[in-house]
Amino acid sequence: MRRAAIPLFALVLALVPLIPGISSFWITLLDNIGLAALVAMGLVLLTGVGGLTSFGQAAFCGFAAYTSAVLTTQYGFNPWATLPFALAVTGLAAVILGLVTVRLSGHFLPLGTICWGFSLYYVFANIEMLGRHDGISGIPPLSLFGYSLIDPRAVYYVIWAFVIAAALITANLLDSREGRAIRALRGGRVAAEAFGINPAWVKLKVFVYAALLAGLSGWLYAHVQRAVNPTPFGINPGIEYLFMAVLGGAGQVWGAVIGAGLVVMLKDALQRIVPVVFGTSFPLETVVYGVALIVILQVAREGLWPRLAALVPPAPPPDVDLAAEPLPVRTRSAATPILSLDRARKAFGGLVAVNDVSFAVERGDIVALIGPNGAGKSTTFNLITGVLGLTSGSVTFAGQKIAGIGPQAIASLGIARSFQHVKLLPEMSVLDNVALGAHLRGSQGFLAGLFRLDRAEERRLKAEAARQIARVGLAEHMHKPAGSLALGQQRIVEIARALALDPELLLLDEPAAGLRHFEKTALADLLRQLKGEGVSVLLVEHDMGFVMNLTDHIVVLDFGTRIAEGPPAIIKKDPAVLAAYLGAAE
Ligand SMILES: Nc1ncnc2c1ncn2[C@@H]1O[C@H](COP(=O)(O)OP(=O)(O)OP(=O)(O)O)[C@@H](O)[C@H]1O
Repeated sequence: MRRAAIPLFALVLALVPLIPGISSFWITLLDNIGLAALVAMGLVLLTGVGGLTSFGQAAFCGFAAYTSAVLTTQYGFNPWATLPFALAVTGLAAVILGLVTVRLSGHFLPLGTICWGFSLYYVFANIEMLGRHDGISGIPPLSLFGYSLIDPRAVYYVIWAFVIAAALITANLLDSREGRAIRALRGGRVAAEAFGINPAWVKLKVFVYAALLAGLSGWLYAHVQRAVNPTPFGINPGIEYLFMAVLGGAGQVWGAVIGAGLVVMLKDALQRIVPVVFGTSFPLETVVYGVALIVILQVAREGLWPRLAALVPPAPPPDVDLAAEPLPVRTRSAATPILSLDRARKAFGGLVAVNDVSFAVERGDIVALIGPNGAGKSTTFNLITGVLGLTSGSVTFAGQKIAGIGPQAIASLGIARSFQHVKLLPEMSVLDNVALGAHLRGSQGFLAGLFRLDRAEERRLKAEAARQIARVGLAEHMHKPAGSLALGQQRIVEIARALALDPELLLLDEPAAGLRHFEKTALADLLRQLKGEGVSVLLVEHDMGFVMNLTDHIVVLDFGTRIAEGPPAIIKKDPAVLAAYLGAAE
């Protein structure tokens, strides 16, 4: 939803309870939708954007709800005063569970959330202080200026004020440096780390944020229902919340509201209508409910929000303020060679992929690493960038040994790379993808993103991204989703992203693959220009014409071993190279 439409949405919501004749039934339903939307919104960020599936969010509602229930009924706290405690307990639980869970990958992550989703239900149900299965009743309602919010119509305004506030700050977050880092989680660890993002840390933050939204919902729930028991905090509601996020459109903040509305209303309608129509005591509504959800998912795989959003004209592309103050640039190291490998070795079990390889890249040179398929070129890149650890030997960059310091630290020293298999976020705009490259040149974090205190820096990051996109000749595609570009162009976007890091050394893995002749010429011109600016380039490339015309120095690998190195004119004639590589190609 566009920002301008939010006040209108809020106004409509504010007027709903004033509709003549609207019954408390509908207001209660809307209250329940608002409560569920808060939890689903956390899942939009966690699952839809970050790709971390959680079935256990309902448990976080439980932490907050029980905290407030205990503090109000047993210690006489005012309900509002319990909110910080409820969120603190939820946040602490999320940090502990997050530290364990977000390390899991693939199927293990959702399985992990199911495990604690189940166990926490039984924990809540067996603690004496929490009233075991019966729970805690007699929880006081919220009150405002001495006016009790016991009526669903009164608490309705509080619930939806929280929903709108949560949607606004969540949308802010998505449109920030930290938001791009969260999106980058979907692109895999290697690409995120190559630009200085710490995936484990980002995952933990988004996990805690999603839990806090669930906690907010749980706290409100306790004071709306004025009784808590373990049932709403178990695994079944957890699955339902995930459904809401997915049905609404898992990557869309407002999709959470649509998804929550749909699921809550569908469930309620079926519970009332199916037994009357079919006159059976068998809970047929559960079956119909399941079938309805499957049908919706079949019809709208991306969720409902994108379908609704498509009905209105697309928002104009965001402005890029090219006059924004440029980001600080790196002080270039005087060290030469800028990079050297000394007997670098990588063995995968019995296979030696890189066999005691030594070579150097002089400052400001364009060096090519060539060799037949499987020669060990990409593995060498991965050793330099810290994606893989060395079996033995060393890598020195700008006079500093970099083996073992990790990909993020290596990126921060000024090594940027592109990938043999493009690793862009296809649904994110070219501009945002490239801005990710400048991640380390910004510093605004999660809170600044939530509350929009990062605008000045964001303008600078976006301006830098736009400049690099223009530099590689893709300015007209800046606002398109990266995945909509031809594969060759996507490789060029990766180069722009690498340039946004302000690198000293650029590692390009097959940059010319998929490019047309004039695009290759433009790329070669760009690389020469970078060389002129003192940027060193190491590239892997199979296009020999491109390599021979562009590079200062060539290193040839075969079966992991360096078989030759020297200037192009010499390499062209080297008998070992001709036999191993060029000969093989012929
Ligand atoms: N993670 C891994 N585990 C085991 N073997 C690997 C791994 N990565 C690469 N290899 C093997 O190491 C050797 C070198 O692979 P590498 O991808 O570095 O070659 P390359 O020169 O980049 O080839 P290409 O031009 O085909 O990309 C190959 O035999 C490959 O199968």
